[in-house]
Amino acid sequence: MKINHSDGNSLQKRISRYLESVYNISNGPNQADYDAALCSIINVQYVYNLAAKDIASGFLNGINTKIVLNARDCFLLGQFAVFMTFYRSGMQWLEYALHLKQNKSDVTIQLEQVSDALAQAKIAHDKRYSAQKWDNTRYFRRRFAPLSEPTGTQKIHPTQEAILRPPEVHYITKDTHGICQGRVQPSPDETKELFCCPYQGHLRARDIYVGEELSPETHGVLRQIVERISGLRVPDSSGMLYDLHVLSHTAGDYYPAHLDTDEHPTALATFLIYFSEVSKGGESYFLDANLKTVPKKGSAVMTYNLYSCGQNDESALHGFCPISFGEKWVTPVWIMYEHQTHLQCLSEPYLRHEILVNGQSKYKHQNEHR
Ligand SMILES: O=C(O)CCC(=O)C(=O)O
Ligand SMILES: [Fe+2]
Repeated sequence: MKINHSDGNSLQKRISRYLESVYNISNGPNQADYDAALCSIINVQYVYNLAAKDIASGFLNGINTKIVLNARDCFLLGQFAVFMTFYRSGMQWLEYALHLKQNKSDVTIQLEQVSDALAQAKIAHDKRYSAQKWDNTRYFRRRFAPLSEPTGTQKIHPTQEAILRPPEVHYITKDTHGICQGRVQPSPDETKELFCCPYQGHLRARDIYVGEELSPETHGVLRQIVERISGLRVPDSSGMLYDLHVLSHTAGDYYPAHLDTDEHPTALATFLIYFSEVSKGGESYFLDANLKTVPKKGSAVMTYNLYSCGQNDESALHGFCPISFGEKWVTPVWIMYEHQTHLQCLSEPYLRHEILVNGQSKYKHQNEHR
């Protein structure tokens, strides 16, 4: 898909007008803005495992921001991290604030304030971790317990169910941070299940409305592209169950792992269209495939969320890594089960959909579960 940028200027003006209307910053930044910024920095630090001293010296995940933080900034970040119960990160920030005070004679904050906060952070940390090692597996097991089958699907015979139910998936062992940091890569077997499909379509930049419903013409173009590539049906804007929107995300934003079927239970597949590149971070990640996809303007990624019998496919678990620099513009298209009257509903559990690309069968999934 190609985006024609001849209308870039008017789009830019529209985006600015929209941002001004949403983020009325004439009286800002206010406390909520500061808190959101602190929260973003702590999250980015946590997921990418960054050292407080590097961020404070202006290095954020490999990018030189040229913004150097003073002792007071580090103190505020430390206090906020402790408030978020990220004690180790909080202690790092407070220790660095102390370092700036003692070694760089930074006068932006009182020494006692920093050392008191550090002592309190240490107490809170020890209290939290000294008692019994925290067992979070219970939380995750509940969070990712296999979802109940959607009503209306065929009842599976118990013995068949015992054989066919996939082995319990322990998402706790899935390393989101490792994927976001680029340490965890898909194995050759996982890679075999992925493929790219080039497609030339046209979408004019002026068609893209920001944060609003897409115009019927843009909707029509997107619909055509998605249908042509996937062989799945997207109704025209009047028949859509969910409006198409362009979403914008900025530094610090991220999306924790989720299944789209949590919110849209009959979203058979998701087609995610990227309208921008992100300077750093913001990749969509797919836990089961140990994969992250880098947003590229004019490209898209598609996953199935349901097996062909209508059951949830939990391997569709995904989210996006924190954006450490830049912006992300994206439109998710949820392809609903009820619109796919041309598809055969196969009653066999855990059978995946045949994947069609430009009308051609790419490969047929075996009835197996890794
Ligand atoms: O923007 C992304 O990479 C993921 C968005 C997403 O998962 C969603 O909108 O459901
Ligand atoms: Fe999603």
